[in-house]
Amino acid sequence: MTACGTLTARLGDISFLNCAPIRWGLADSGAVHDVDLVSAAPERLAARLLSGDLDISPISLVRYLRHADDLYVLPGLGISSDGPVRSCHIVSRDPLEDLDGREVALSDASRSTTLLARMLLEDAIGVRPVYRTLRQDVEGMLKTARAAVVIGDDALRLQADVPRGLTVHDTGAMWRNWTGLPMVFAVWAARREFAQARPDVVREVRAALLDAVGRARSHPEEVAAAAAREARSGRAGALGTPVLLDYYRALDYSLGERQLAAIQEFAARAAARGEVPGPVSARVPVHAPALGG
Ligand SMILES: C=C(O[C@@H]1C=C(C(=O)O)C=C[C@H]1O)C(=O)O
Repeated sequence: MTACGTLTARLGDISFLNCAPIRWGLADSGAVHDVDLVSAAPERLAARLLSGDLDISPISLVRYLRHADDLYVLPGLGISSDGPVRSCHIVSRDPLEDLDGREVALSDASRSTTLLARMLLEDAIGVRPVYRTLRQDVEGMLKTARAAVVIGDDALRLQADVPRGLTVHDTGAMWRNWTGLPMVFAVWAARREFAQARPDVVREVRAALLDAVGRARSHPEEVAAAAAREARSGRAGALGTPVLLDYYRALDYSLGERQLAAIQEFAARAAARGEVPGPVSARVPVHAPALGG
């Protein structure tokens, strides 16, 4: 990044391992010193972005679709998987077909995966569970519920070491089997006001993020090793380099035609359920307009 030193932006950073490659890339280029990086769980970041407390941040797809009028999506950046994602799951004690009328706990940390899981259970599997939103804590959630929808490091750890009596259903894989499409869990967005007032900053930050993704892609071993160190120092438990290498092979930070088509499909299904406002076409970033100025 060239000029960001004088153009500081408050940039959100998902404090999960899913964004460790971005952190690694921003540190590798030095761009991390040009932004005010705020690390937090996705829902906290979304609240801060929408309240004007952050300028640019990753935001769950569902939150974006609900607030598209106030946001500008940074072209070419997202968090998706074309098949298994490894960190967004329905963790169940029972076969999913048996969850009709039973309690399914939804993590309060997620908006995209929880809605995706409800679509999958109701429309793909054909069951009508009773949902309860709870703080993300798998053990606690499964005290009363038969299944739990969880994301992030907790979910990644679960699939790396599945506890006895539980089955992990990867929602990225389920969505892909159902629709043939990748699942876009999150995008990067700027507040529209900010993007209009400071298109130069948004362009610089976008370039820095794309550069960070590219750097991380060229150094998979180093990124996975750095993330493994992060995992040991955080709540993520023992996630080693091989697991994380696999994880970052599954995660895709691009936002191309295929991902945009996937957003369109997810948004249409979400709108049909009344979960996001229509018309969907106005909310989906179908093209990648360059910011003026
Ligand atoms: C892949 C992930 O993507 C995400 C899933 C989100 C959601 O379900 O709402 C939100 C932001 C991302 O962190 C993950 O959290 O594991």
